[in-house]
Amino acid sequence: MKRIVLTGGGTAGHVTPNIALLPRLRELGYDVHYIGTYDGIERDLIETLGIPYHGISSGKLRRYFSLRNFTDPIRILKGFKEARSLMKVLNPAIVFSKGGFVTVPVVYAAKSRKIPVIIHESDMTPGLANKLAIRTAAKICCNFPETVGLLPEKKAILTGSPIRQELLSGNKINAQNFLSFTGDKPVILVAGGSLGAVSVNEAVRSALPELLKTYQVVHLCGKGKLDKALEGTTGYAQFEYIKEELKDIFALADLVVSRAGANAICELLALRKPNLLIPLPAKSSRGDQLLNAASFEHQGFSMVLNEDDMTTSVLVERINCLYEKRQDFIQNMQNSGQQNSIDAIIDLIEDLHL
Ligand SMILES: CC(=O)N[C@H]1[C@@H](OP(=O)(O)OP(=O)(O)OC[C@H]2O[C@@H](n3ccc(=O)[nH]c3=O)[C@H](O)[C@@H]2O)O[C@H](CO)[C@@H](O)[C@@H]1O
Repeated sequence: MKRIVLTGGGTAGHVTPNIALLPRLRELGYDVHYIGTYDGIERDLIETLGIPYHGISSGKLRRYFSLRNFTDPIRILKGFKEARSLMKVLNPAIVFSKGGFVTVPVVYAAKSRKIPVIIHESDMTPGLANKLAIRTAAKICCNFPETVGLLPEKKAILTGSPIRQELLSGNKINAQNFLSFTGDKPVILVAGGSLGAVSVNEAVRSALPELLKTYQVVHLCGKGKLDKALEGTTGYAQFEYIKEELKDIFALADLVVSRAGANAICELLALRKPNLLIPLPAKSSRGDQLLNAASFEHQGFSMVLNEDDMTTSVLVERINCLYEKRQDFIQNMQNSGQQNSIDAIIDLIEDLHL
């Protein structure tokens, strides 16, 4: 049996594209194993799917000062030793890495055992972990045309980002029942990225009295970020993180207000959901979401609101404007020619180890 190791973690954006590949990999008879951290979000997301999960120790590669910069190298070395022995025991035909810090020891361990590695970069500019992984990779898949020129010529391939196909077959009525929503007001889905976003949460919650006059709001607010005071508010439902019900909620949503994480925005495009993006600012990231959002705005798929300009009234005004213009955005997204990333990546996997 062909064995493949998938790896990726830290945030859901480094896991859901791997999940999207699972049905095709299973169909093709792959024995799929996953390597992630002992306690990251990937463990919960993958174990519930019945995939053998192997935890390794991981440290964060920071570009800023932290006391943990002194202990994390030890963890990374431990992770590397663990990854090496896993590679020996599992002996996969191939490794597919979606990025995140945990993947660095995994791809180096694979390379040291001459196991081919494919890495995938969702953002316009490669993240630190993927930058370190480039030299181990036989092929590097990317999501934005702009990224190809930033990568070694012979390795880069534009594949897009794999999207979980079940998201395309949600059922509105199931979502209405699940959320206790009615059919008489449009629905806004607010998604602050897989970990939530405090500033988006606060802005949306302060705009709620105004928004709930016209819309119903379902809010994915991130772990530990529920607001107890809002429990039981008619037309408002909040969750830390949603799994199976996401497809139905997407089907119900008329508009989406979202961070500009690369996978989230590709899903919005695939689902033709008119969206207002509030990218993570450069002060708290390498600025990748600003680039993602600008690209989508330029292509006519999204409206963008910069966090620094976000007040309660501006947020409400932009949402109303998006609702009025929603058909234009849907039309632009229908004309996008977004490619089927799952097929492209599966072909690469098959080619590389045959
Ligand atoms: C803070 C941070 O580092 N953000 C990065 C992270 O974002 P993040 O992890 O938020 O990643 P994305 O927005 O790209 O993807 C989030 C994924 O989680 C799913 N989801 C989310 C909420 C929920 O309740 N249920 C659910 O299933 C979404 O459908 C999507 O598939 O990785 C992205 C891809 O490298 C980057 O572009 C982001 O800049």
